[in-house]
Amino acid sequence: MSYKIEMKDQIMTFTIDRPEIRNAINDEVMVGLEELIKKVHNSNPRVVIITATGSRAFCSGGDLSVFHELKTEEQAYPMLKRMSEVLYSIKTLPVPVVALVNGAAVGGGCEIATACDYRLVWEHAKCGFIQGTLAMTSGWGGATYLFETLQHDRALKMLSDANALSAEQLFEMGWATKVVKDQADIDEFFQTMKKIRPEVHRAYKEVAIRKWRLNGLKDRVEAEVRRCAELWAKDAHHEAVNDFLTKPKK
Ligand SMILES: CC[C@@H](C(=O)O)C(=O)SCCNC(=O)CCNC(=O)[C@H](O)C(C)(C)COP(=O)(O)OP(=O)(O)OC[C@H]1O[C@@H](n2cnc3c(N)ncnc32)[C@H](O)[C@@H]1OP(=O)(O)O
Repeated sequence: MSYKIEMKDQIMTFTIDRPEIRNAINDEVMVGLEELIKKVHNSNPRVVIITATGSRAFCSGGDLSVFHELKTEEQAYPMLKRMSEVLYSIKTLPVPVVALVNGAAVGGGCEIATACDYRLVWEHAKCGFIQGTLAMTSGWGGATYLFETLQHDRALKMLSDANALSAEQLFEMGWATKVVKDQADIDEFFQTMKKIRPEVHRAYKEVAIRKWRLNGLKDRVEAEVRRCAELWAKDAHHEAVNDFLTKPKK
């Protein structure tokens, strides 16, 4: 199984469990995230955590060993669309969602973390929208969410530079909610959250969701997905993915 869903003390935790491939997203993890969304609506946790196994990676994005088989715009679009719907559902969950970024979050991994309400980033983790190095853009809605999260110039620069940034840099620019160095730092975040009743957290989340519904977030995500699918089909993208998959082993 590529993922785990656990509920403890009213906290529902989703753990991507593919450390050998740096927790890349395949079909099974997508199924797991869809299951998570249903469970949250049915069982009413206080808070949701998304994290991953190991300390090397939170998520390295889409599993390129699987997705490189998608060559055309028509082939790429359904995968991008499906995952964009998963992330939109996560973004609009009625409870706070925390990305516990245990290691690198790149490409689609950075999109998943950006779709969450809070990002607790371990001090060694490097994160970035590195899709530009693959001659394409984000395709799961992450750029749309980044422009909702950061000041315009910082979002545009993070996307266009296409490199991975340190936890300290991510905190300074406003992407990381908190840089964590041990379990006590994580516990402190949740203890503070617990002091306030869950219905208050939910009510503030409703305010954010109302804004996103009014400002057409869903349509903007769809436009991002369509544009990514166009770039996906270009030779430059396929060549860059091929270079990644055939790079010499370390
Ligand atoms: C598809 C959607 C699209 C989007 O909308 O955003 C994307 O997500 S595009 C995918 C973007 N991701 C990448 O380009 C992968 C980048 N990966 C890395 O930069 C690094 O792997 C890492 C995450 C920084 C971790 O580095 P490190 O700890 O040094 O591990 P390795 O690089 O040696 O990787 C170990 C192993 O895992 C394989 N791997 C890593 N990421 C992926 C991936 N996304 N898809 C498939 N395989 C991946 C890597 O090839 C190594 O394999 P082996 O050499 O066979 O051990």
